[in-house]
Amino acid sequence: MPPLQDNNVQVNTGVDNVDLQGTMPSGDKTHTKYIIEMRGGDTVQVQLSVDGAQALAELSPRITVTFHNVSKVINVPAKMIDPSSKKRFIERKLLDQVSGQIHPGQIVALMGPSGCGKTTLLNTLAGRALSGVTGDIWFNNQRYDKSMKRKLAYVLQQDIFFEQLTVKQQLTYTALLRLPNHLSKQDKLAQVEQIIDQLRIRKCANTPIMLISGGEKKRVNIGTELLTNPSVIFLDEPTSGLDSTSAVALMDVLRDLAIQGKTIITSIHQPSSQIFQSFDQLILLADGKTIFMGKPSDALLYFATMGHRSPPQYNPADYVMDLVNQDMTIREQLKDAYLTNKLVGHVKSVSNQVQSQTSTNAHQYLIPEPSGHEADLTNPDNVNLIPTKHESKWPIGFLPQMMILFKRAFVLTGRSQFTILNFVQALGLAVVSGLCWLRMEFAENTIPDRSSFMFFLMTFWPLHTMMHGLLSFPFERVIIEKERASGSYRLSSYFAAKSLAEAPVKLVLPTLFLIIAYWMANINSNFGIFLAVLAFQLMAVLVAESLGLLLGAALKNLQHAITVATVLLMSLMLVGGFFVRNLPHWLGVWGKWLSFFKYAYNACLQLQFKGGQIYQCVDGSYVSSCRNNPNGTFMSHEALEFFDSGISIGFNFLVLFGMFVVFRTLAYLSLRFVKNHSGRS
Ligand SMILES: Nc1ncnc2c1ncn2[C@@H]1O[C@H](COP(=O)(O)OP(=O)(O)OP(=O)(O)O)[C@@H](O)[C@H]1O
Repeated sequence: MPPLQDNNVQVNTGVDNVDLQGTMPSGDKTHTKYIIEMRGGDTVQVQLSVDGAQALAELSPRITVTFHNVSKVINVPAKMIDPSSKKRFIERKLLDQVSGQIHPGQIVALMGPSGCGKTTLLNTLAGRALSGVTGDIWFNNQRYDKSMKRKLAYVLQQDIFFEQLTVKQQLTYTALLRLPNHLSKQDKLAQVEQIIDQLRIRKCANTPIMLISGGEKKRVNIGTELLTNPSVIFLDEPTSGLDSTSAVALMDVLRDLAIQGKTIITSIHQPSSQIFQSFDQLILLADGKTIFMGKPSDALLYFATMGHRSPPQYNPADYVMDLVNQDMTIREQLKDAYLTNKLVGHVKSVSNQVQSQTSTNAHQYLIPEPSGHEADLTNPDNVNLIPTKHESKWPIGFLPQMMILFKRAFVLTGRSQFTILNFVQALGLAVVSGLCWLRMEFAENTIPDRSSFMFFLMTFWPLHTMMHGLLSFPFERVIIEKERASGSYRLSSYFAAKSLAEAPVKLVLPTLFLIIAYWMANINSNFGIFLAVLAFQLMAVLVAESLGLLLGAALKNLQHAITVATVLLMSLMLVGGFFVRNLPHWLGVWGKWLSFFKYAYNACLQLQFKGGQIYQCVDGSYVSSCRNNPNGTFMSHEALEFFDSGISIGFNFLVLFGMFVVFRTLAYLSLRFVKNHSGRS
């Protein structure tokens, strides 16, 4: 990069048509305010360090995408197609020999009827869901490699975010996670500001995503992917659900990006004529095959050569879509015509002597397809798109990833769980419980009530937390999968961060509950015992949460997860011996080992009757030494003879801790290996 002068310097950013005009603020030699002028006349102000601007520019080499004879075949369960079929699977061709070439600075539209394979082609070109794919795909002169992920952005059709975050928070967390280590934090934040301006979302920057409009959400979705300054941008129906003004505004944003040298490929459903004409290239698909590839303005002329003339004053995009939505015969005719015309065009371009035998010159409206060896080997911008071995697969290390994800999880959990409603629930229930067990005397007849207090304590909060845990992954998973598909972070950092960030939030309310209910009920006046009961309660909460996370991660269907959780919990309570004292031996023997409620309850019972408290005898129903002396007293630990609490307090804790570790590990493994959806193309 040439040295910056005070004004109007041209900086080589590797990006066309963008002049970086710098003014160096006095006293600061490391940061420079740039006014970036776009071709359309818009200006964007950012404050990036000189090194930061260079590092960002280096992230984005110009890339030509070439694909040749790309096909995709999947095996579909035969019953899905023909219920009477005897076969297990039937082959289905989703893409059939599709070819094309897209250059930097171009916006290419993929159009066609619903189910024609637009998303499949986008996914395939973007290196996603590659099983069953044949053919060649090049990025400049290189074939797809996972490590190119960071240069390719994929904007999904659905706007998937943590909607409680504000627009700026969403972009900031993404920038901190996805921009590489050698950019300073200030530069990452400057990049966020730049994207906010570039996508014209400044006025909603501090609004939670759940409150912004559909068009703004779409721009945030695009902005999230643009933060890393990718070279190629794939968009799946970005205008769907937008009104025509928002759609045009969005296309303006895409045009700005194309002007910067990005290669843009977007599927689109029913564009207005203005948007339709603005594409540089149109690829029309039907049943996975190309039926037209050329300039949008040539599409009507091309179809007219086959006798399909658009009525005057008709939106060309509508006409084209009507045509490809016609019956099978017309679609087959269009597919065959494309095959013939592309051959004619190819032959003509190779040798002018060969004359077409077809009666039309339709081929002149088609863009010639690249031949198999036509990767962009001559592109002067060719740089190695695959990082060298010593470059990490991840933009930042495990610990920084974990810290950022920790902050995000903390903010999110805080917002969803530290609500007034949850506090009212905890405090209200604590007072009601305290009133029910109010100031129990230290007397023999309170032994069953003291036991039921512990039972309530060790079941209510664990059950409550388990249900929260159960819902956690089914909702977050789709966001995590999206973020991980773009190579944002390791699953292990996410999991560790989530576990650490959510624990304090999960533990505050049960602690508050216990502080109130325990002392109102007069359980045991020893403060050490109170702390030990609290530790067991919190341990039980963590074990239950882990079990909830495990079920939520292992079972793809939330309904199934809830059903399994209910059956499991009730069974664990029953076999734990809480309701039936004389369980059949064969059931009780293993049952008491499985029930995590049992361990926490057992330990707390022992704790409650510890400390040498003197109890008053009543009628000897529970304590044998009172039988002959109803007016006497007994030591609190004698109450335990009524219960089957054989295991020591320490051992109970160890088992609970072991269960916590096992359930958490299994939850992580399930999240890693059980996929949310069955690999839709
Ligand atoms: N994993 C899969 N199993 C079965 N069928 C699939 C799978 N993935 C894709 N398909 C089928 O492949 C065809 C192409 O799907 P694709 O999503 O690419 O279409 P599309 O053109 O993007 O459609 P739309 O415009 O409705 O989004 C559809 O008929 C779809 O049902």
